[in-house]
Amino acid sequence: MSETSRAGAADPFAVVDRAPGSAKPDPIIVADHVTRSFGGIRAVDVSHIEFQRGCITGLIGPNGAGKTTLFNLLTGFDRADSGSWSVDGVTVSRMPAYRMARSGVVRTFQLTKALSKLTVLDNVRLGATGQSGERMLGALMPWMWRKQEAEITERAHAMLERFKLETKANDFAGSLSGGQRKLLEMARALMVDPKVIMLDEPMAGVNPALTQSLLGHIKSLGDEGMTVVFVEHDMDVIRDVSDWVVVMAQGAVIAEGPASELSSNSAVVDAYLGSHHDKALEFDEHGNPVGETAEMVAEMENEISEVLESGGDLSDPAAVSSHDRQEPQ
Ligand SMILES: Nc1ncnc2c1ncn2[C@@H]1O[C@H](COP(=O)(O)OP(=O)(O)OP(=O)(O)O)[C@@H](O)[C@H]1O
Repeated sequence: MSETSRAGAADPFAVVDRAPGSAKPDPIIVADHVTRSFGGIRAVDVSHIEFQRGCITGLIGPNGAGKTTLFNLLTGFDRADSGSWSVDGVTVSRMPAYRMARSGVVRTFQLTKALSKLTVLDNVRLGATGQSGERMLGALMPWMWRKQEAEITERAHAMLERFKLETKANDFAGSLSGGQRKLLEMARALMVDPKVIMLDEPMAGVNPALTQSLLGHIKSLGDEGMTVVFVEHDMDVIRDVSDWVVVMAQGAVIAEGPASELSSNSAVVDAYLGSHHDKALEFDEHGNPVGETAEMVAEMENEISEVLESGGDLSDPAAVSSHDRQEPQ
């Protein structure tokens, strides 16, 4: 999305700083000072982040960078140690997941959570908001409940049509392939008619036959104006789908920008190839690398570009470079 947005309007990111935590013209989620530690590990330490409404944001970073933990916090599946965040200007920090869903923010999981002993249709129906709360009401007014049930079932069938799972409606979810379960998760998440959908590695474990279909569904969500945030390691996918990319490392946001600009971002290079810095680095008085350091930076940038161009996986620094890495002396 270089010059125009999905809806054909001017690119909302044209004026956005290529910097961590940069302000967006129309943010739907804004988070401040979000931290979460596990024992001595600071898994998330994000001072500020904004997600632009109606756009597809890719979240990347090396393994253990804190991407999944940030998803868990923002969607109410884990509790932050500190911090606050809002959706559409309404503070939602510390809401449990079901209330986050009602506030319009839903997520899918890296490892799918379909209930394998329930049918595909029932899994999707379960995604509908308010089911459990309204059951009590339903016990008092069964005719109202039945009406709601019928509506939910109708919507669930429509969702299964959309994701081409209708023929599987009465099969157990446990019989679906990995890719079909990812589709089922998306269908279920969409039952609450969310404003924001957060997808944690939607392509992981999906066979090539379904990859294009999943990609198409993600793009369609963006085209329909939904805000999509997704974690992905495959740079081909990131480049193909994302309007904007946020890079995390060691719990923090270290870079933001369009996918095309990331390979020349030194913070990103650093994050993925940190062990190069076991060497003594030399800089001139303006902070520019000189001598061997300059050569090393140029080499690293080439390596990153090569990996990006070949659609490689940047989650594993070893995949990027092996010949020039030194163990600490
Ligand atoms: N429940 C937990 N208990 C202990 N440590 C955890 C827990 N969840 C995450 N961590 C740690 O927090 C850090 C961030 O993990 P997280 O899964 O958020 O990273 P990630 O960027 O999603 O990684 P990946 O790309 O491998 O999925 C890691 O060091 C991880 O080991």
